[in-house]
Amino acid sequence: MPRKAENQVNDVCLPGDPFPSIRAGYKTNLNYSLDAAAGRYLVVANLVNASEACFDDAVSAIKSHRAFFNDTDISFFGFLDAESTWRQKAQDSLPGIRWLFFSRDADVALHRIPPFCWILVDPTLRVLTRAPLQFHRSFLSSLALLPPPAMHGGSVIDPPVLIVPRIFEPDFCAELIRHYDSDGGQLSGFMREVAGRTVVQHDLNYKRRRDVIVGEGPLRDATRARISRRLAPQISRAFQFDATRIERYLIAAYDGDEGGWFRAHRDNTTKGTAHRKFAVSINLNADYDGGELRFPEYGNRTYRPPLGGGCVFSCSLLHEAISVRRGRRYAFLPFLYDEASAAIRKENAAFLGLKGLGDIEHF
Ligand SMILES: O=C(O)CCC(=O)C(=O)O
Ligand SMILES: [Fe+2]
Repeated sequence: MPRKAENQVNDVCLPGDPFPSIRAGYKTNLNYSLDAAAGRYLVVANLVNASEACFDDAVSAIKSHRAFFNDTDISFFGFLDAESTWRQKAQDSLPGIRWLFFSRDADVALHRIPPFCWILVDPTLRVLTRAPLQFHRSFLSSLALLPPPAMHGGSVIDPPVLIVPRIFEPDFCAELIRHYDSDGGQLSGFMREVAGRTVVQHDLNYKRRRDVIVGEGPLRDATRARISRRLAPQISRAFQFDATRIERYLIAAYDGDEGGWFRAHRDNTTKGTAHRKFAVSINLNADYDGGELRFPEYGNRTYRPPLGGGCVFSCSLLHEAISVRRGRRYAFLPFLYDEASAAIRKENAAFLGLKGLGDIEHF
């Protein structure tokens, strides 16, 4: 029988809908965001409030289709009650099978995820199909028919990124590299939300890079002038966004000797970074191998802007800098935002576990 139209409107997990953005406890990260798992198909089962028998059935169904869950094509995420007495039975099996735990005061989005069914989510985190748990055989065996993740739309879908050549002249790139080399660079971290505050964390498995911040003075002014004159108008044309502010005058180096990389992440997921709109990667040299940018929600295509050129993308896209295999990749990596996001930044400054607002300036 067809579902009533009003039910369909209230049901937010229908095929085509975005899968709700949720956070839950994971063993390595108490504030794990499922959004970070984009880039492959996800099979999700919300078993919060399920009986132990229902959980056992789901686990044995998953086990009998174990080979599908390899973290490259498909991952399974089961949601459970953090308080359930049998939670120790829910064991991860990597690659591919993970359990997330929700406490009673759980993430408000959890109620938007229909319970006791299998939900298949595409690599861009939109619902593809769903089926009641008891239909495990037909649901799980149909995973064999899925095209490779990059082809989920029937053809390759390129990410909405903009490559802008000739922002920095070759001589200016060389000057920035000299500035970097005279300093040497500090191992850099990444932002995480811990107990309501945005703090810097370090994990070499996640990020291997050394950075130099260009302090106030003529060199910083010269980077800002070029971005404002040459890059901002291109962003305005492509995205109708007027970037008026810049955060981070940062020169980064990824070293091939240590396989420098920055694993898949989004740049605006904490309160302290929510104001960021566009990320920019301006390559300062070309004598290295590897080190391309990749956008896992949009397949395997990689991007390498030319020397002095930039790759511009929305801070909410999942992206990674893949490992440098030879040489050293130098890049200038600012974030751009506008006046409306400057107000958000001011409001959120209280949540920053940093010393202050940092190196922020108007164009
Ligand atoms: O290496 C790059 O081009 C990207 C760096 C990046 O994603 C970041 O610093 O947030
Ligand atoms: Fe980033």
